[in-house]
Amino acid sequence: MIEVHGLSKLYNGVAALSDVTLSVGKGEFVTLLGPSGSGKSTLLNLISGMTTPTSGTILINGTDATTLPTNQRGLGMVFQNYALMPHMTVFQNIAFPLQVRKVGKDEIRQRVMDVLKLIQLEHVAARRPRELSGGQQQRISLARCIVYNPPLILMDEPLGALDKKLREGMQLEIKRLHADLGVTMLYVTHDQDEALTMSDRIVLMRGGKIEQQGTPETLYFKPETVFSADFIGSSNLFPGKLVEGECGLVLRCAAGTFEVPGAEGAFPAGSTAVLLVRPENIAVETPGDASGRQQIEATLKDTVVLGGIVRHFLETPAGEQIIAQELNQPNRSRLMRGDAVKVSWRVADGRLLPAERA
Ligand SMILES: Nc1ncnc2c1ncn2[C@@H]1O[C@H](COP(=O)(O)OP(=O)(O)OP(=O)(O)O)[C@@H](O)[C@H]1O
Repeated sequence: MIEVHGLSKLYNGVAALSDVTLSVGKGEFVTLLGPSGSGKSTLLNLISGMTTPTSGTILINGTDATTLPTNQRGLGMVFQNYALMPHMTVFQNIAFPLQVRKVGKDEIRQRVMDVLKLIQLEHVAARRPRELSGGQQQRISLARCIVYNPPLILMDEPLGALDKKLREGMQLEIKRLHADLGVTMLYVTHDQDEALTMSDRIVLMRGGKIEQQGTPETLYFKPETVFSADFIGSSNLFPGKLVEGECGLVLRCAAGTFEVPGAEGAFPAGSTAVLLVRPENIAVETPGDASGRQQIEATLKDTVVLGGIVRHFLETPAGEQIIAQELNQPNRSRLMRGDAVKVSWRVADGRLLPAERA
């Protein structure tokens, strides 16, 4: 549906986007994720035609769209500010794109009522936007986009203005609409949870380039860089140097010398690297069978209960911070702040990453 090749955008000689190549398949839900200023909106605006590229090409549905005006690209757009017309009713707002396309009156009535039903807001058809909640307004702007059946929908932080609960409800609603309509979605967010919830594929951006792309599972379980590991989910990162141990390479870090999985090959002895261990893989107090585990001493600094999850914040004697996470169970042992504990993880649950580029 979208093929972007070598796309760059310079503003006053500074690259907002650098040589990005990306394809999005028909019916896919792809999310552009990244910190503020990483180029997500620039890439979306180039695809929508609201900005022109400095170099590179954009194909949409097989047609070269690089210089096509927005209204000829066959796409719909939804933004954070709902951009509804305040003097028109909900019905008139949704009907508007159909009137512009010269659709007949009876068909307009039918299609508007169909989408209102789809988003479960038939009862507000006669109201004006100011008489609706933020969540309802966002659903109407979504309805105004899907009513003319664009094969591709671009969304830029559409849920940014909503509170957490509404946002989570809308995430599921957008997902449901995507599945029901079979439309291709390109979605921008800086919220990793939103990206993990909604996407078939996440494109993680950094400094105007694609850092890594893949399914939510791939980005979470197989990050390729420290940046990816740090941006998606929370992580324990131990930087160190690889040295020869008794049975292969080990990582010498401030917190200790750790066995690492699969260090040979990609990481030669003498190189610097970072060991990633996710908090849910770190146990406070080693389970009975300690074989295959890496264990270190630490002091408990704090424990936070987040409903069904418990997070422990710990510190090693070298001053490194460690986060461990477990399920909140009634019979879990209660630890006190200041307790000296042993934390451990299965060597196989560690992931060795290249040291971060300067
Ligand atoms: N019209 C513009 N003129 C000059 N610089 C711009 C313009 N638009 C964007 N930039 C710069 O390009 C870079 C990428 O911006 P972009 O808006 O694409 O980032 P983003 O990832 O969408 O960020 P956010 O999450 O904050 O919206 C930033 O450094 C920004 O300052």
